[in-house]
Amino acid sequence: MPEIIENFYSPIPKSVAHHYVKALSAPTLSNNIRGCSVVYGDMARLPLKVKTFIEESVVLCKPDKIHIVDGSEAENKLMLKALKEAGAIIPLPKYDNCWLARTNPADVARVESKTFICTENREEAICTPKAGVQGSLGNWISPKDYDDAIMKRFPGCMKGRTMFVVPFSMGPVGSPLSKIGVEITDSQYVVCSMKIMARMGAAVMDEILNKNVEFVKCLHSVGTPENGKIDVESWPCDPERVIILHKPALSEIVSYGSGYGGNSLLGKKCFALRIGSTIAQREGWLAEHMLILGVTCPNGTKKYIAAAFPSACGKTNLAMMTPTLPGYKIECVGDDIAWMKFDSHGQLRAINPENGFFGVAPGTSYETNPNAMATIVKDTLFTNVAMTSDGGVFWEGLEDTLDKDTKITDWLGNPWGLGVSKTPAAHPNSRFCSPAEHCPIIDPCWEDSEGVPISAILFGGRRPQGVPLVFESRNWEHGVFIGSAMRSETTAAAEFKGKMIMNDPFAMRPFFGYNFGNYLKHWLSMENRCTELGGNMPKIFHVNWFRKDQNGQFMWPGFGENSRVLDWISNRIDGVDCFEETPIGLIPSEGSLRIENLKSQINMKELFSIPKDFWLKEVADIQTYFDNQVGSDLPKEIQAQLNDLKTRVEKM
Ligand SMILES: Nc1nc2c(ncn2[C@@H]2O[C@H](COP(=O)(O)OP(=O)(O)OP(=O)(O)O)[C@@H](O)[C@H]2O)c(=O)[nH]1
Ligand SMILES: O=C([O-])CC(=O)C(=O)O
Ligand SMILES: [Mn+2]
Repeated sequence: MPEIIENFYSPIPKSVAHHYVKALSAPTLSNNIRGCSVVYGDMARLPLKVKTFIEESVVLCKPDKIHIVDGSEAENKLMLKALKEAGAIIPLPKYDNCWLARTNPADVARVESKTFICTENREEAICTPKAGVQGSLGNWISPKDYDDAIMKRFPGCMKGRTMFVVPFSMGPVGSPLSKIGVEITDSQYVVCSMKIMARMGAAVMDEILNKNVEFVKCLHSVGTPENGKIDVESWPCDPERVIILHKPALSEIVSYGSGYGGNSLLGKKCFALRIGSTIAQREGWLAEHMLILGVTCPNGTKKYIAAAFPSACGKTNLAMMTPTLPGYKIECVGDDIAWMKFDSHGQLRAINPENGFFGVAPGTSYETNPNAMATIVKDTLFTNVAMTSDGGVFWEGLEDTLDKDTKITDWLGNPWGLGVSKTPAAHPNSRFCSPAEHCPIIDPCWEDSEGVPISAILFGGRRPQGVPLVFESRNWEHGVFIGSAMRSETTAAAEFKGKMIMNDPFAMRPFFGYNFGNYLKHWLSMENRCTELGGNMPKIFHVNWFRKDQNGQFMWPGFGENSRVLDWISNRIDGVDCFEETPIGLIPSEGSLRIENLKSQINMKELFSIPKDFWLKEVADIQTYFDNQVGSDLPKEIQAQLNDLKTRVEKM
């Protein structure tokens, strides 16, 4: 056992310290890369490609030490201990192995404006907006600016820090649908979060070694401000110079300046969606911002449904729903990302490439999502939630759980009083990061390597006006159009200020890895692919839990009551004649949506009304959006769908 390990974390259990050495017949002593010592793990055991990636990163970032992550429990304990000692996480003794991290208040969400796709030609990465219009479907960066951006930020950025090497698999290790990445990071918070969010460690390194598979290179540093002054010691970052870079041609991700969620856990949005969507386009499958759930009907039949809602619009809640309709059962496969591929029979199959949930905390409660509440009391890393004096967590939506003696500390670390404080206790984008296996309704097939069969795809968003609770697309092409025309009220999951209705096609606006026009062509091409294999296409629906009445109140109770909508969708998948044609699609025919025993009176007429003036404006807005943002990249089939919708609405 090389003694250098001792001076990093001591004492260290022998069994953990040298996982890689164990498998070696002749351990080498060259645990040193370009003058930087490896304090955990063994270089000699690493695949050459990983070694090269580490060497390049060491030369660039100049860390003091290197730690090759093995993913063991004991290693994780040491990491959490070190984070606690550094004041970066606070234990939550009310639960089992749960922790709270408070970020720098300037680092609380994804930064879409600083997120770039790098390709030779701009048109590969993004659509060409109309002259004078600012594009909103991703940002392009040239190869030269990409290199410059790295050279302005990374040289020496890990001085005084340890560089962690995290091998991880998106999808179960060894599954034909899975893909591998290696994230190099100087954040222990990232390592601990990646342990929850992805399969990571020695088993993945073995996979790279034994199968010589390619991996996505992910380089991440929390950075240090140019003036060298770190604002919040326990959460170093460099908000001024944050940048998130993707180079699909090299399967490479480079992220600087933020420690937060989608900016730093590079397996998630950067890999599974942005790089993932480019791989999917090449290989003929779909990488989507979608939950996956299983729904079992009272007669025992089970179907799987995937659903795309923009960030903070209800994916986790739907994926873990407790149905109010008797005899129904919902099981969760995933809450954020789906990788979907047609099998040899033309059946669309989906895997959840993740291993955990990075869920929005506010609004999560025993009433709205008891399954999430049961998931997060063990092995969970919370970020920016409030804390209670008895060592628990608190956020908006949990008011009922407080007793009067409990004192609250808000997400910034200040005392907070219910009904007294004017600011929220938890940051609106505060999150829980929990292992999926702790979810009481995790689907028995959630790790099946061939994926689960998908019968329907749902699109949805926050639409306070005009958009009915549910409607079905007329066919696949119409469904793809519905996805392309999705709009939603902005939320706290990104850096936007204030509420406005924003286009968010396929809930993927911040996550496209390539030109949205080509993405649409790819979606349209799925129908041929499926038919050639002899399969049936999944049906496409649009749902809206967020319609409001004149008093600004939600018209539909949502959450578990959404099982009523799933019941109707399930009947439609079975071909039951329970629909009525409207200009925008098929809605439930009178009496076919089960509303018996709802706690409050619902104005069904209002909930399903399709106001002509609203839809005329909607059609015009979509046309403007396509003209301004997509231009000549828009497939003619999608324009034809919009024309047809316009004609139908005008005839109303
Ligand atoms: N009114 C209403 N609110 C809902 C419903 N479902 C979810 N919400 C609220 O929407 C917010 C976000 O919900 P999530 O399920 O965490 O959203 P998400 O799509 O998983 O978000 P990301 O993790 O950012 O991708 C929470 O405040 C929920 O309480 C619903 O059916 N009705
Ligand atoms: O990426 C993140 O930080 C969290 C998330 O799931 C989203 O915003 O959709
Ligand atoms: Mn998400």
